[in-house]
Amino acid sequence: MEEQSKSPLLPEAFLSFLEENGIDPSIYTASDSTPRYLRLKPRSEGELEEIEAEIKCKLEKVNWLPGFYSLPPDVLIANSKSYLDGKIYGIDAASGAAVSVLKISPGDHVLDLCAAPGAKLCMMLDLLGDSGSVTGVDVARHRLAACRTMLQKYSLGDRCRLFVADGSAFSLAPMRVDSLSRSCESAFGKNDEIFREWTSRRPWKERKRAAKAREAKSLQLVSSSENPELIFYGRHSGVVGLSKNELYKTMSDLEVSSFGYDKVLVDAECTHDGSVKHIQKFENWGWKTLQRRVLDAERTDSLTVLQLKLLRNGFRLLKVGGLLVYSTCSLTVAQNEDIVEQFLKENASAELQEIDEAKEWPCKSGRIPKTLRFDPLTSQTSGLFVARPLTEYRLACIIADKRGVHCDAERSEHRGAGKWVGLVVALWVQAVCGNNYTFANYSDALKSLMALTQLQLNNLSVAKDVGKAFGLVSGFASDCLPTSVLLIIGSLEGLIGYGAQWLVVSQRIRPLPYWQMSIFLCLGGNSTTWMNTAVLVTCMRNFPKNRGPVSGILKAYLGLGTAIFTDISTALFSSDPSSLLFILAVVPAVVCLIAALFLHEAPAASKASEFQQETRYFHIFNGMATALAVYLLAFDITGSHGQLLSVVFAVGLLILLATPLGLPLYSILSKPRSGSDIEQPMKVPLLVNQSKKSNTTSTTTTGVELQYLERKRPSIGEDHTIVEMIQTFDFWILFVSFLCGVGTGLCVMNNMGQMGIALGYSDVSIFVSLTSILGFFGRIASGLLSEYFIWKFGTPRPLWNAASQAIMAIGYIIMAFALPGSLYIGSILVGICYGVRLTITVPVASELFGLKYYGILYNILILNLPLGSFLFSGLLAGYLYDAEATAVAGGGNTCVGAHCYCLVFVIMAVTCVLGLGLDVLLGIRTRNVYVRIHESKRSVAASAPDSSSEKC
Ligand SMILES: C[S@@+](CC[C@H](N)C(=O)[O-])C[C@H]1O[C@@H](n2cnc3c(N)ncnc32)[C@H](O)[C@@H]1O
Repeated sequence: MEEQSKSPLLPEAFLSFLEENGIDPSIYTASDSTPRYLRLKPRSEGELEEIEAEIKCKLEKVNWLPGFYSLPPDVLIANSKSYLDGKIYGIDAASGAAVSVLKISPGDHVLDLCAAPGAKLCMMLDLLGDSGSVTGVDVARHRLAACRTMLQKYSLGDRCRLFVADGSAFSLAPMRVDSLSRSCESAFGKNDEIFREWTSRRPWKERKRAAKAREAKSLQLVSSSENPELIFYGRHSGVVGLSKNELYKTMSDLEVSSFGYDKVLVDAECTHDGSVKHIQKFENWGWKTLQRRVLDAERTDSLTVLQLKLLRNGFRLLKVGGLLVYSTCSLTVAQNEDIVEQFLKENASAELQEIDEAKEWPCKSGRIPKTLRFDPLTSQTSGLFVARPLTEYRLACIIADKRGVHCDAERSEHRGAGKWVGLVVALWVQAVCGNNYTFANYSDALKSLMALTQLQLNNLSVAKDVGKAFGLVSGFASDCLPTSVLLIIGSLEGLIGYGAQWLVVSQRIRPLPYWQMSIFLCLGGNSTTWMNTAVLVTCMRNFPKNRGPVSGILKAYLGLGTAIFTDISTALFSSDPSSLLFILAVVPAVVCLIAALFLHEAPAASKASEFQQETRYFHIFNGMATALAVYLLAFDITGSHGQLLSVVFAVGLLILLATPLGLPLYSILSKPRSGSDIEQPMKVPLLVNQSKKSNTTSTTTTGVELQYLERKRPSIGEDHTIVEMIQTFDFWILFVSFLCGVGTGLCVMNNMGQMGIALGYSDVSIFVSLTSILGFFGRIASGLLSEYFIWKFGTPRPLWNAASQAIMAIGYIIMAFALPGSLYIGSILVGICYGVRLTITVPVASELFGLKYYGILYNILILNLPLGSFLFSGLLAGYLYDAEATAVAGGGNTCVGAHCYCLVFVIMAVTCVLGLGLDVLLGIRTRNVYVRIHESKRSVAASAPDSSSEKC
């Protein structure tokens, strides 16, 4: 029921309290003339006349606050049909002003830290539209339950979560689609309890459990040490489909800067002395209680401590560039300006922002500039009319803008630089992973030392690739272990695997039995899966909006690695296989240990300008990598070099490898951006649809507890667990087409030594280098071009794989006929296409099946390397070559002539045509995913400050 306004006689103690705070007592006696306010539900404006007829009163538009109307204080509307139907809200205009300065726009993730009973929360949700989320937190369960009822009445809960929690300790992230929470178990999607759509209809067991829990909590308030209790979540709040672990994952301060809330309201608990209605109630409660409830210094002291804590925590959860509003319904300086002043002293990165729109508002400035005070006399704002009245005069309405100026800007610049240092060491790790493709450079030494047939030698090379089959272990570990541990494991394994081969080839030990040698080759192969996984997963997560370029540059260095090792070995050790094996064992171990120190997960770009800067940096990295590739190529095609020139070459190579470090160094040394050009964060995630979506209808509910159910199958483009992924047709298309491409490519690379001999070349190092270097260009170009074409036309990325298969087929046909120079043409085409295949498949897998369990998903696809190597190199080429070869004295066999590999090439060309068909099919099936990514990229570009200059 509404209460009639009264003009109380104020007690002496209260009058002196008002005087101390410089407050005019007449505000408490002038309330009879103070109007009431209501807000119309958006799109109800058309029904204004109807509403006026129902409440029998003309509503006056509040010109300074959209959607708000005033009405005389004595009009009763709580029983009107419009109110009961949820077309109007009772909310004071000053409260509305506090929300409006938050500038909520669609896509924002908003935190309301003292949310109950929820008048402002409802306004936030109305402003939010159909993207983003609002998280309401309140310590009082019963008040928050009322808030939930209000959400249901106004049908506003869809994007809302409500937590009973202490706002000064609350630490949960908003449910952003690109925030990555991981758990080893959930990758398999098995033992997760998954939040299903919220409903009050709970099983009997659960109701009993909830009742018990309530009984155990004799107090209605939660303590700060308790876990937040989720009492409501909407269909699109980001909760449906999550596991409990994922929901309750707290944010580190570093994560907050990117994944924190865009807007935070701290509508702090206070003495309510600014509420006329509240003060009037003391006429009934007895003025004596006013002393205890309002005037008591002790209460005020503990409140101010709480207010400061709430403000600190609200600010902590705000992302860089976000906005925070602090407001109270107290008139005292202690609870307003003093709190803000204290807070600003502690937080150099917080800055009060001018509230420009307030120039037109009926309010005064607070005691410190850029704060606002609404008081009844000035603003004519007044109390609410709902059953749970909380008349609020927002007396200090303060915006803190977490803008990254001064020290924060520098910190974020340095953090950004750290991410780029991480990328540079990742490039080095990828280059040393090239050790896995150098088998042809020392396979002859192994063959003769161990007296092997070609089939045995080929199977030894398969053993190296079988090591990659255990990449699943590293993929699984990547979801639980930090990047550094993965790198250390990889470095140790590589040291052992290649170290043993070095001992044999350098004849420091006698040749090991075949099976033992196979194990060491297997270890060497497996070591690269740890390195690859660590690097790829971390970098894809650090640069999720540049997946093509990141995959391109990483795979490009991987390709160059073979040439780097080969050329260094040629320049410094005259292609001595034992020296090559020594550096293959030691250098990767050292590089991985360095990377373990510098490569970590870091927040992804969250602003359009950061995204553009990322793209620029990738272009520069690509330029540097190209210079490196040209340098290696020049060394390869200039024939033999003297000792001095070789040493100069090696030094130049090291310098070129170190050059990318200049970019992060530059970003550290260059001046941080001024605070004035701060822009809003990007609103559009790269994969708009990677969040879970439910396809069932909503239920109107009033219950309290949660329910769990089996997670619904994600659609393509969303995060998949392993089980979910392997149940999709698209996965198998990608898997088989990948097998066709990499399997045949590996066959050529593994057999290059014998293919060269068959065609009359005694030294195949030029072909190995050509494959590697041209592969480099295939990787860089396909990463960039595929990204560009998605941005420009929404071209499905798998079509690039289709193109590579077509070219590969042509290359194999040319090699089958052994035309003059065919090995040159073949190694170039195979190099390029193998590079494209590797580079494109990495982002495709993440775009179709998500980044959440990417380590494992990637390693499942990578199973194709050993499988392809076994099928095409071990079986196909091995058998067909041995069938054509003749035995040589002392064991082994050899084959010279075009016929040795002719049939092998023909079969591989047919395989590539099959792969081509599969890739086209995948491109067609996934075109909608790429249209969405295309639209998202265009929106990001449009939101950038210099969007006039169109950039990918
Ligand atoms: C001024 S009211 C909020 C009004 C609300 N924003 C609205 O517009 O309806 C203050 C709220 O803070 C809550 N509160 C008090 N201490 C809290 C704490 N430590 N954490 C979270 N909420 C708290 C109270 O339960 C109360 O509901």
